[in-house]
Amino acid sequence: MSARKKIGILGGTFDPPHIGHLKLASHFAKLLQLDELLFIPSGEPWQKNSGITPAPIRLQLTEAAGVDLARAFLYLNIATQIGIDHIEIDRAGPSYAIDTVKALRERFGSNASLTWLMGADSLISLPTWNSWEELIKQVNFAVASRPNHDLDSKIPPAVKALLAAHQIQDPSALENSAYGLIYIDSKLSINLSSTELRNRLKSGPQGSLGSEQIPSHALEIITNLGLYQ
Ligand SMILES: Nc1ncnc2c1ncn2[C@@H]1O[C@H](COP(=O)(O)OP(=O)(O)OP(=O)(O)O)[C@@H](O)[C@H]1O
Ligand SMILES: O=C(O)c1ccc[n+]([C@@H]2O[C@H](COP(=O)([O-])O)[C@@H](O)[C@H]2O)c1
Repeated sequence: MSARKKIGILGGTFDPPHIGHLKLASHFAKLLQLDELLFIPSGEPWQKNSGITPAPIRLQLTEAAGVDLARAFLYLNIATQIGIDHIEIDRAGPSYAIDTVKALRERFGSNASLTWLMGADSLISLPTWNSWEELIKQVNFAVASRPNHDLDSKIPPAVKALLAAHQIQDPSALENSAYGLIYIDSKLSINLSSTELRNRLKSGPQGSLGSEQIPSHALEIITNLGLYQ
């Protein structure tokens, strides 16, 4: 067993959290044998349009989704601990990942393997993030394929250069590295997004969505509060 603690970080707007997020989380929890997986709802997702659901409600939805994921982990025999972290909600101002990863590095220490989990769309837009080139000095990245975000055709030159220096093919390398490695995984193809689900909740009857799209505890809150109507 490796002595290095393995922490996965899944940052997102989670407006709302959906099954794509949970499948991404389970896939990497299992593949990377994570000790802990932190969901970090963005406090002020500065790149999203206005009209985002207030952060305390997105936090509540993410906590509910965490309950569903914990149940799935129990069933699937995945030993990863799940945490929902409000670090970005507690911090004033735009939510920059660089501030978050620096704080997590302080919390977990220099030896911990910290891996930021993301979908292909996030890797494609990485050069738009604040101080993006500093991130790889704090964390690894594990990137999952996503429909309509083809890396071969959409990856910008700056990310290509980053991959040339940091990409590895064997995911087990991440557990021996505190930061600095990028693993791209092409096994997932989950055609779900928060945008599409918000649109469906707005235009159609809520009954048309089920636990195949939105984790059931989160869906219950959406229904009870009448969100996205
Ligand atoms: N279906 C999916 N497949 C792979 N990764 C995903 C999927 N959905 C979300 N992710 C990843 O999860 C992280 C958080 O995503 P986010 O909360 O923005 O959800 P989203 O569905 O992309 O939302 P929106 O439609 O509002 O942009 C991002 O890194 C994103 O790439
Ligand atoms: O650091 C940044 O400037 C930055 C810019 C865009 C997105 N992010 C982070 O990336 C994660 C996914 O973002 P999003 O917008 O796809 O929900 C979430 O944790 C955001 O805080 C971070």
